[in-house]
Amino acid sequence: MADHNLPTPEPDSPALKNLNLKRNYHFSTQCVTIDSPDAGHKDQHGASSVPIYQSATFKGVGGEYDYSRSGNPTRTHLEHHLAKISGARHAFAVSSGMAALDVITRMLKPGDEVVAGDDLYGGTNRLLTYLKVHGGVKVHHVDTTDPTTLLPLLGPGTAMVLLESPTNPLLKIADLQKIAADVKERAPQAVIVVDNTMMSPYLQRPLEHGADIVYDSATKYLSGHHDLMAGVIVCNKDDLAKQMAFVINASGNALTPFDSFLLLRGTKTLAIRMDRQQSTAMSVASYLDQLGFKVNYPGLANHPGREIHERIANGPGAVLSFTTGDTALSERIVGATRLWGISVSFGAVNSLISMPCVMSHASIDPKVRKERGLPEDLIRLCVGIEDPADLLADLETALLEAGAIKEEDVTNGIGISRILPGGARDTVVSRAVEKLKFESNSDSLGLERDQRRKELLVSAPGKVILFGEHAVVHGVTAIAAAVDLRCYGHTTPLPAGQLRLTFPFDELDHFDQTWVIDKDLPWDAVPTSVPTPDVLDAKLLGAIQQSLLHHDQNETPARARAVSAAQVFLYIYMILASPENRPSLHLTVRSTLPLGAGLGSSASYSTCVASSLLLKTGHISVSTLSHSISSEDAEEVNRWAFTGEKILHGNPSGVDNSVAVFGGALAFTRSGFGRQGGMEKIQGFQSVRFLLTDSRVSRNTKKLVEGVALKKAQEPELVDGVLRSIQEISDRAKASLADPALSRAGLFTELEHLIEKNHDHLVVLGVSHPVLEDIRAKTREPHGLRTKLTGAGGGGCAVTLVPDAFQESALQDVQKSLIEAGYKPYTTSVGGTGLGVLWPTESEAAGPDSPIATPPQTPHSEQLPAAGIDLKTVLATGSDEDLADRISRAGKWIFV
Ligand SMILES: N[C@@H](CCSC[C@H](N)C(=O)O)C(=O)O
Repeated sequence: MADHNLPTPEPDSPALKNLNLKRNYHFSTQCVTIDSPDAGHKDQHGASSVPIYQSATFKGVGGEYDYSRSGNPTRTHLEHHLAKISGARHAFAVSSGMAALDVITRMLKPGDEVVAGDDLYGGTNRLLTYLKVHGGVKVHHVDTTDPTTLLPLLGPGTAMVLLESPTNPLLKIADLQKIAADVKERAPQAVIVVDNTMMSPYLQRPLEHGADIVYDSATKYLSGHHDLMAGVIVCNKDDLAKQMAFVINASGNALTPFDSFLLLRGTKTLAIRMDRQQSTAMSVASYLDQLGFKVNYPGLANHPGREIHERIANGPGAVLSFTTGDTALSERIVGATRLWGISVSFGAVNSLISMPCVMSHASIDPKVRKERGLPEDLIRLCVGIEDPADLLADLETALLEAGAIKEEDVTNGIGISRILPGGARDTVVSRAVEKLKFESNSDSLGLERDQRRKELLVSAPGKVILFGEHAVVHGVTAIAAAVDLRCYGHTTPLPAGQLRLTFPFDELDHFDQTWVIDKDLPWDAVPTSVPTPDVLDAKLLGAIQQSLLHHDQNETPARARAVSAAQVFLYIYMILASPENRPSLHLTVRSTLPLGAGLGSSASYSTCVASSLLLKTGHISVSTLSHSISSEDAEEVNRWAFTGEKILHGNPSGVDNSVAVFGGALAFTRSGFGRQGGMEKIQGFQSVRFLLTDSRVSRNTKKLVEGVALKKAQEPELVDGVLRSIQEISDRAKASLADPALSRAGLFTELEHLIEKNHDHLVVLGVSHPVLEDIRAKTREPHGLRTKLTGAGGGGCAVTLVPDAFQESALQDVQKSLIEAGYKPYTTSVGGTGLGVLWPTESEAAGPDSPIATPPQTPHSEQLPAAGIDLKTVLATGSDEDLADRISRAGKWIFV
């Protein structure tokens, strides 16, 4: 050892005298409690954060501080704090982790022998190689996972044993206790040094296991934010401390005041950061492990050093590494991540991904890397504090994009499988986000949860047509918007071979029927070439009607409606199912929309049926990763919802199902009338209030539509003129709503005028009804509101424009008079979300933090699954008024 007994100031870090007292607090408490090194000293202004003494020099002679290289009050606070949380007598803060090792290795002299690991940080390897080449130091690299490999090298010449555990980057574990005992027995003069950067003093304190000196790159966990470089050295032995203090002062690598301040601040959150990072690292490691990757992480049950690690450390940490079997594939994975930053280093709050062989360990000769078993395809993950689901999702997306894994049957909650070299696939595991939830629950709940995973809840809105109803059937543009009344479809698995449909409410006669799939359904009628949604197969529809539903003309209207709705369900099921894939399921449907009132209840129902069955038969899927339903899948739902509409209404335009699927507000034009069909989103409706009034007079949409068609055939000139005028109304409404130059008052005047005009045309088409005229009159006088029928007319609903300036009290008066007349008014917002899927639907245990109260009103709103919500019971019970609210608590909604 070199002689450091040269003139020098006292060590910057005074020995921590009352160590035992300090250690009475738990670690996280110690982290935030920064005491003065001098127990009696108080900051002159009572600063609660240690001030930055940004001063190179200090006045006077013989005082505690003279020059910041030798000592600085901010650094002294830091070093005192570091000693405390490390359970050490001395601590030193220097300019980097490598500076710390440099200080330590300056104790070596030519001829000394160092025993170090064969898997170790590249920078450490570089410094040791330098000392070997230029300092005459002999360095031995051994496999430190096996303490016996050190034994032959321990002797009188051994000056230092340098260990990492876990090692960087292969996360190998060295039995620090055992090795320290061996060194003390065989080479008592040797200094046992441990690089504790991976663990930080929170998870591991090697001084307690016999180490003489422990150092950390404080750039990592101790500071936690990658905003400074620092190294920390701790030890208990006064003589070692003295030597290191000399080197630090003599070479001038002590930490600056500002970085000392930052590091002191970072240490306050060490425990809480590490807890979060470690917990997510465990999920990430398990996820990769289950996919079949070779994962290095001491938290995994299959890690060979796990038992030793658990004995010497308090947790596995937040760094892991894995191999893919293919360097190019690893490069693609690293390059495909978005949330994981490609960077060296670890320990910061943000997650990083790297390939050690070309980054942190690039300084090790490739030949040496190979000899020491450092795989070129190794990926190192350093987990941060981001939301675990986002991190997993990002990693999964990268694995998918890179071609490391493959999507499997997402619909049944299965997920993904690893693609093995040669294209073979490994075990299929659940997708990342679902998996994360699974891991956070106990095994005893596994079965029940597995059942819940197969649940599905979908929801679609009704609509209000503002302009263009009936005319839309004949190619005129209709302006329609989603309302905030919705239909809900809840699917649960059934024992094999059964199919069940339930409408648990009066308006559909509490319909509840179960079919034995292979026996009761008329499979013979399913055409061999599967019909597209655009073409109704009359034979199949007839077979369903005749053989199963026993449609009785004398049935109540509620029963008849239910039977028609059941036809939609069976028709779509039988076409989408295949002989190999006939899912056993139970669909329960509940609607808060008044049925047969022109508010699109049948389209929202058809949308729920179509989306449930398309999902359950695997024709479409929902991405929990991108939290989206693809536009192609939404179009597919729309096509099958239109099929449902056709079964229920004969010749629908398609506007209702389009709004039910896409939500918002649309200008919809049917194709095939010499005009280009299509949908155009319109902005603006959300800010306009409407009053919807259900006349409670039910009517038959199909008959009303047929009636207009008949009138058109009989009086073509009259009807064509009306249709042309309605087209102008829709065009003007669309333009006005999108016109930023139009004043708000101007917009209302225009809409009021168009409402009047459109209603008059509907009267000419013969689809109004005395009750609708009565509602118009009641809203017009004395309130001056403008109302038109909406939907098919002949009863059903009226829609009233409520200008901004209209007083709330006056609106209540209007509603009161309508209720007194036997009508049912609803104030509504329009233009909200379209088809929504609650996915995945597994319920989780109740937690005080469950953000369960926000209803799914905004597109892409996200809520965590809520506690123990029995969706079946929610759908079957309770009032319409609070159904939406109760259902909104059931989980995370993904909207089109
Ligand atoms: N270019 C640097 C690389 C630093 S790696 C930092 C860290 N210890 C890690 O393991 O990522 C160098 O050559 O030192």
